[in-house]
Amino acid sequence: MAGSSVSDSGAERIGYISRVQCFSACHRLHSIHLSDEENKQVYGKCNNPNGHGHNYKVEVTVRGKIDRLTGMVMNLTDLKRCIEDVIMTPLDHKNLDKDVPYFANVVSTTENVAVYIWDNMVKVLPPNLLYEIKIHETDKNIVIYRGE
Ligand SMILES: Nc1nc2c(c(=O)[nH]1)N=C([C@H](O)[C@H](O)COP(=O)(O)OP(=O)(O)OP(=O)(O)O)CN2
Ligand SMILES: [Zn+2]
Repeated sequence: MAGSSVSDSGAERIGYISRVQCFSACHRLHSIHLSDEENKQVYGKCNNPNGHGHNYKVEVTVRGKIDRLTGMVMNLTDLKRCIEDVIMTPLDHKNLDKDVPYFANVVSTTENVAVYIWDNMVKVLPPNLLYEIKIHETDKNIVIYRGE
């Protein structure tokens, strides 16, 4: 029908939107729950006391209704502010193990970095919007966490 469009059908549309953010940090993989020997065995070169650094790339994805009036799941400018507060301020150019209290007794694997970001992102986003945290620790190592 002339003048109508798919979006007039009345069906609710669900969209996924993502924003990418890079940050740099150093860390050492070392668990306080393991002996020094076990740490060396489990984490190998990543247990070196001198630590090492990464340029992490984080993809934050939210899922929700595409608002009919605004055309948005949420304003990406608001998501950008949340990312600044949750990722950049606490993590960028930091030693994860020494500068971020959360990692004092939680080993700073990328899985746990993803959980840290998830747990803090849900506090600042509207309810039930956060869908996924994906972290590229290196070009080859990628971790996904969906709050499960
Ligand atoms: N399950 C996990 N395994 C490992 C993690 C992790 O966070 N979760 N992290 C590391 C290290 O931090 C390490 O820096 C990654 O090492 P590596 O795989 O050697 O890094 P590259 O992708 O750069 O490897 P190359 O194949 O040498 O290019 C280890 N494991
Ligand atoms: Zn590492």
